[in-house]
Amino acid sequence: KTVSILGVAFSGGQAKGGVENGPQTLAEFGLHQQLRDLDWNVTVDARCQDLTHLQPESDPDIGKLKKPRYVSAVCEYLANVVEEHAKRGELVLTIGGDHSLAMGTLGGTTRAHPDLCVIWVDAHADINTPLTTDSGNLHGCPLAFLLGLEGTDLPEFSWLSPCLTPDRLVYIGLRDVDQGEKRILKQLGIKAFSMTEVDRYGIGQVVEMALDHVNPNRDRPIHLSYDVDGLDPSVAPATGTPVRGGLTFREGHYICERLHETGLLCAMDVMEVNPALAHGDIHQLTQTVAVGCSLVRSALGETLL
Ligand SMILES: N[C@@H](CCCCC(O)O)C(=O)O
Ligand SMILES: [Mn+2]
Ligand SMILES: [Mn+2]
Ligand SMILES: [Mn+2]
Repeated sequence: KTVSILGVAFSGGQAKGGVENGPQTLAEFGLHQQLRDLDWNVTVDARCQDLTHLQPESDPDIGKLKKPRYVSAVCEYLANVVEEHAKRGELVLTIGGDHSLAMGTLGGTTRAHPDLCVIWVDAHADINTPLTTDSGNLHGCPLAFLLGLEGTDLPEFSWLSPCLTPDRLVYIGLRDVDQGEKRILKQLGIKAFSMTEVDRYGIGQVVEMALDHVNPNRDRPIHLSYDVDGLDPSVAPATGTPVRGGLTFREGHYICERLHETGLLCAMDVMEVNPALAHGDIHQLTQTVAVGCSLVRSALGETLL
């Protein structure tokens, strides 16, 4: 079994510098060897490491959207690389980088696995459209583009055709959803297990219900898109948009352990690790990097016993 690791040093979907160093820090922490120790054949594809050459000379806002052409170019390139690895039957592990990259990862995996389902672990819904976004940060919008929602048919994103349907998406960990996003979730009937449901039912039940919703016969490939801010800031402090009241260390890992057990994982994204936001506290930095690596290990088969 082969896992291809794509480090994407990219921060264009949001405004805080440092998230582009996510891939480097997880690699330096020893992630690649850790996966080899779990009997994975690890290939590291460096083609996405530094895509700054894709940044256009000028990239004026489109409406409120910031750096739209840069984000689009990076995601288009990433989608092609992800598609290549996914079509070889490899598990594609993308280390970000901000969550706008999911337009690239899911853009690529859906070409290889058109019947896949998505488990999105995040404090945020990341489903703002160009019309609903307030920040203009594209890391808050990837799912709107992947679902082809109103206003996302921009010529600058013409390479990305809608590749996801609402019934194939389920959230775990939501607790900071914008008004416009709440309307979209309701209108589209998208299943979301917020932190309220996690507390009400417990993470074990939540993951079963999530799988029952998007993968009732347990026969669809699963793309796990993990924003580390889904975890509580006490667990993963070095991230750009922390929100209190998140998943515990164990809840965060249980999701990965359970998804490994399905044997259906085809891709995992680990997004929004920002080493620069450790507030100069080396413990906060290593804590966040360490949890990123351990989430991956759990999703790739590491067990407690
Ligand atoms: N919903 C906010 C925050 C998005 C956070 C993106 C990522 O960290 O999940 C926005 O649209 O700017
Ligand atoms: Mn988030
Ligand atoms: Mn709890
Ligand atoms: Mn996110």
